[in-house]
Amino acid sequence: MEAGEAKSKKAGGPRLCCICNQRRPVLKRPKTLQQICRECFYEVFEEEIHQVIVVNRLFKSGERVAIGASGGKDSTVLAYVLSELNRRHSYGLDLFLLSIDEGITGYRDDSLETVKRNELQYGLPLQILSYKDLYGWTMDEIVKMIGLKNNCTFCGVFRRQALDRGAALLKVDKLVTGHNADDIAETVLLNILRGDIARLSRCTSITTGEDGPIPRCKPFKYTYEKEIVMYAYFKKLDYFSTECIYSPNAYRGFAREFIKDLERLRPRAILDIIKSGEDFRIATTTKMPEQGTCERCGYISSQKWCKACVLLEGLNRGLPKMGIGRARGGINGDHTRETKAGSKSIETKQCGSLDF
Ligand SMILES: Nc1ncnc2c1ncn2[C@@H]1O[C@H](COP(=O)(O)OP(=O)(O)OP(=O)(O)O)[C@@H](O)[C@H]1O
Repeated sequence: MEAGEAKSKKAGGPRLCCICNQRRPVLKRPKTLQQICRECFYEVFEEEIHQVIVVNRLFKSGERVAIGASGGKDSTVLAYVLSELNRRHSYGLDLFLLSIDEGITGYRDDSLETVKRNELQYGLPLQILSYKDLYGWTMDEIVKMIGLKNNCTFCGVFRRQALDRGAALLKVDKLVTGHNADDIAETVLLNILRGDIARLSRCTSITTGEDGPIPRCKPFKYTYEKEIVMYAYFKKLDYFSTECIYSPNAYRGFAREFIKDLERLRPRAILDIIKSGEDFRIATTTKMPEQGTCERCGYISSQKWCKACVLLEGLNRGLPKMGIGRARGGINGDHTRETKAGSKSIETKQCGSLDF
């Protein structure tokens, strides 16, 4: 027991925040179970993110950085905290909001309204790109054609590329996303469950895509989802909290619930799963996919055509299942360069991509 806490208990006084020993605690910190006051919570929450940014050298002064902004809690808190830290610690970054409109009526149209308000609230310029403009299809139209079963594959592949295209348009040096510690632990587990060694080896990296068009960073890699929600709640941030109407995702949902159960028993479990993923090493004899460019659109790809082009071709030819499943025959034919370790195509990849 801390000295201040002991004193206040002995004196029969109220319990005090176990960090400052001055104010009344208003919350139990999910990561450490400490009883702390609101001011100390803000301080530790923001300071931990600042340390992650500094220790991992995520940014250089003068860089232009796009924040992938969906209007949800994670990216809204990221936009808020990053602009605060940028000012407070003089990072010297030029920040932008980048939103992808997947064309999901009743979901993304509403969340984009939130991002438009965030643009004004945080004073960050906003760029919106839509699937309709980029690919000629909205997700509503895609779901009408293919149904609910594989729609997350289309959405995830298109979003990944759309974010890169938006980043290129904004001429930014980096793209940051709101993926949090729970998301990463969940992805480590899913990659283990699928035996996807290639993705397992890279899903815990805080920066990815350094060899691609634009590096992506995850400043919330060690930030717990529960703390993000608490921070947004106490700070009264304006965010959109509805789940996507097209994403049932039973398998990912199961992994998510499993992690939440573990967290209830031992909060450190999330960090330990991430650590297991980080310490995982692939044997040097394992052949990994060779990175090249798509013959059709020039986007980064380990096959003849990138996944977005294959999926799009299927949609346009009225054969939407063409790009779903293992890439054998078809457009990428035998030219597919698969890893010996069994890196699968993205047939089973679901919303909240396994590649960050
Ligand atoms: N439509 C989008 N436009 C821009 N960025 C997006 C979009 N969808 C997702 N992202 C980025 O990818 C991150 C992870 O997305 P995911 O769909 O897993 O959302 P999430 O965990 O619900 O996050 P959020 O609360 O920010 O919506 C988001 O935090 C955001 O940075």
